[in-house]
Amino acid sequence: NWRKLSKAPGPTFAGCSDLWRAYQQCKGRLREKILDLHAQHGPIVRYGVKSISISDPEIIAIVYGSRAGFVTADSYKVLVGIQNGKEVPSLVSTADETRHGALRRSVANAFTPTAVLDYEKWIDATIEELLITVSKKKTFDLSSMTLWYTMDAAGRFAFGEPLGCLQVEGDVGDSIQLVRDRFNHWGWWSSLPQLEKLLYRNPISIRQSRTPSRMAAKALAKLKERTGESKDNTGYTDLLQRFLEASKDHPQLDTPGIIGMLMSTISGAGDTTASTVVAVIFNLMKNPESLKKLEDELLQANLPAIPEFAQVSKLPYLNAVVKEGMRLFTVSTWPMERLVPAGGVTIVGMFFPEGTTVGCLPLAVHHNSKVFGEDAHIYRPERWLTSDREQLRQMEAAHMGFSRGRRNCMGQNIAVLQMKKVIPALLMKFKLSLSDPEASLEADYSPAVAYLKPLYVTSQPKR
Ligand code: HEM
Repeated sequence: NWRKLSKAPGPTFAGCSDLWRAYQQCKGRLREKILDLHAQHGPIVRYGVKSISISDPEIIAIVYGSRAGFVTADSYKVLVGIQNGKEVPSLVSTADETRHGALRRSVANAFTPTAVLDYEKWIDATIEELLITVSKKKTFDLSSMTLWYTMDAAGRFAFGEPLGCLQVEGDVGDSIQLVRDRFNHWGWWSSLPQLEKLLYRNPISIRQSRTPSRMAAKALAKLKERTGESKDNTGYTDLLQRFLEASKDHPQLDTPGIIGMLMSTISGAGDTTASTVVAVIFNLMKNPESLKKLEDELLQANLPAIPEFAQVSKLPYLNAVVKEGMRLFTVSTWPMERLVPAGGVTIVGMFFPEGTTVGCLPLAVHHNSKVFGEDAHIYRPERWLTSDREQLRQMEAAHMGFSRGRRNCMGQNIAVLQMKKVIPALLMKFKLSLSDPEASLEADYSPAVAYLKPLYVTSQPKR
């Protein structure tokens, strides 16, 4: 492997042993190292024995596009859950493309742009609670507050009940912690899946009993309420209801299937949406002229305190600040890895044999100056408004915030709906400013999904 891939530049030790990437990931530095390697060596770099990161957008159509064959790499295996002594791959962790496709199709109707409008009332109820909670504060940690909001919203649109995080201003029943435990495990062991298997999936460990999380227990109770004898399953507009309807045609959506899918959804919705919302607001606080433009746009739109999605979905400047925020802050902490299929593949002029792990780190693609311009590294939402048609097309195609292709973010319509409602709601009601004007947006990049560190803001009511 070392010789076959030695034409791809990278640290010598990274080409000899995956301990290098494991060490960097555990320290939360792999993402930064890969960005530095791209800045030094160009679009192809090596960060592991078989692992290649490509920052040229050409990779997107080849590896993540509809062409079959590029299955998820071994780093996803460490996410496979264990239930009753058996490995049970989830939507994200299954490498079996047929199973993945069937699972996605079974619930796809619940995530369409039209379907997600049904969940808007759940988002509204949670935004209302968020605004009340924030109005009691002068200074608060925006990172935690937003995470409590996204977790409560997820509980509501998943099974019609908040987890209760905003109410207690903290984690409830370790729901957040348990999700994070899984993302930590995924991040820390992603580079050494064989060792992870030996330690956690041996005949003794695999039999250890695992109690279901409080969140899973709550979801199960809701499911039983709606399918049990006193069957009360009318009038619900949440994912659980959609999944129950879909289960009539899709046998894989049995009780564990539905609960598994709900847990995948809630896990995927919390830290991702929270850190993106905070990143967008952080950039606005750091760039007052940009904040002013957005405030003017919101004022002109004459919106209620909690705007309807239909009123904000097409606001051009809001759209631009969300896109730009997501371009400069991405949740993935290492490349989204895929295995090169039989016959190998040539990307950006270099041939990679079967079995090589190729992938792109979204942030590295987002810094590509050929696509985003010479100022790709700076915050400039206007690039989404003033670029010519062709450049805009290229920028849209290279935006990897929600990934691309068959395994792109299934909840992106929900995420966009939430972001375009909660960001205006907060900015219209409060004047938010950084408690420390010099503060930067810091995160722990060692888990699979970046977790923001506390970001203290001062808030003053506006209306
Ligand atoms: C701004 C917020 C969000 C961002 C940036 C984001 C980002 C991503 C990314 C990059 C992936 C691909 C991961 C990979 O291939 O390794 C993904 C997958 C996924 N996301 Fe999101 N996500 C967000 C919000 C949500 C929400 C709100 C939900 C649920 C309602 C959700 C559910 C999922 C699911 C289920 C997958 C797995 C899809 C599959 O493997 O087929 N995400 N997300």
